[in-house]
Amino acid sequence: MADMRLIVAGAGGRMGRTLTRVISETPGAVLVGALEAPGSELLGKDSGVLAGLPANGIPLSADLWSMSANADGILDFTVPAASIANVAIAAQRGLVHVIGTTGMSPSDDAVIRSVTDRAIVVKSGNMSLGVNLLAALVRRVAQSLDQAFDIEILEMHHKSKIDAPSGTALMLGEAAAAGRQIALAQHSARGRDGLTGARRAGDIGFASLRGGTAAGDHSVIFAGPFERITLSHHAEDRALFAQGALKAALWAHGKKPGMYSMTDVLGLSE
Ligand SMILES: NC(=O)C1=CN([C@@H]2O[C@H](COP(=O)(O)OP(=O)(O)OC[C@H]3O[C@@H](n4cnc5c(N)ncnc54)[C@H](OP(=O)(O)O)[C@@H]3O)[C@@H](O)[C@H]2O)C=CC1
Ligand SMILES: O=C(O)C1=N[C@H](C(=O)O)C[C@H](O)C1
Repeated sequence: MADMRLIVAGAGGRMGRTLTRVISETPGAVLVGALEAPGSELLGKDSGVLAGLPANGIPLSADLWSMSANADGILDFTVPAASIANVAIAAQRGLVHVIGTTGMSPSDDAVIRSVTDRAIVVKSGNMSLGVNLLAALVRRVAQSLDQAFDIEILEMHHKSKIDAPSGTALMLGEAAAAGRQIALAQHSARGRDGLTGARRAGDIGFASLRGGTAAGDHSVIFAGPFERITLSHHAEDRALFAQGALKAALWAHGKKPGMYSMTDVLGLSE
């Protein structure tokens, strides 16, 4: 089978540069386009050089429509507005669209779902095997423990991250809520500050730390009477997420249009 022809969206960003490097190391995948924001000072620069590789002759461009004419998929780690614009083009072209972008609103998610009759979307707040396994464990533990155990989710990321709680923290919150058979939206405690009053029974709490170069740490704490259970994941390098995204793209190539998750890619569905 021919190599899967991939576009990296956000090619000048932290994940974009990592994806360019990981694609160059992966048999069965080839980079054919590097998308950046209109007006970016990186437009025209060589994507290989930006990724710390020899020049690859693929300059950063803001024209997804043109570059996608000869592509099979897009790996998209950008910002919500960009991913929403990109998914419309992915749908028109019938491409695989792997979306790692976090900080999406419910209405952003609805826009993405609305085009999955044509686009093949794999979307996840975290593309690593470890976090997706952790989510399955969290669901299982939340199912086993009653409300005497309070659930708190703690995450830490590098100082440049712009959204909070992280997409992964929200994914772990959804897993805990599913285990408890409650709706996260109605049982979520975010951003405690000041005279908050005592903790509301049944809530799932979130706390976000930012600093340094942390690639992504997540802990789910089940705090009960006289004991605590903590389930944690620590990402040591963002190549982990890039490898997961690439695995998702190769898995989705040739699948029917629809909305898929890393649970599907990794075969973790129950
Ligand atoms: N699901 C997962 O496993 C992971 C998800 N992420 C998520 O990926 C996203 C990106 O993270 P990160 O790489 O650290 O962030 P960066 O800010 O380093 O990169 C984002 C890039 O997207 C570019 N961009 C903005 N608008 C557009 C546009 N319209 N078209 C094309 N490119 C655009 C930015 O350009 P400019 O700077 O000029 O605005 C920037 O280069 C975040 O939402 C993050 O949470 C990150 C790691 C793993
Ligand atoms: O912005 C990041 O860096 C990361 N974002 C994702 C998230 O919001 O959970 C995944 C990972 O933790 C790194």
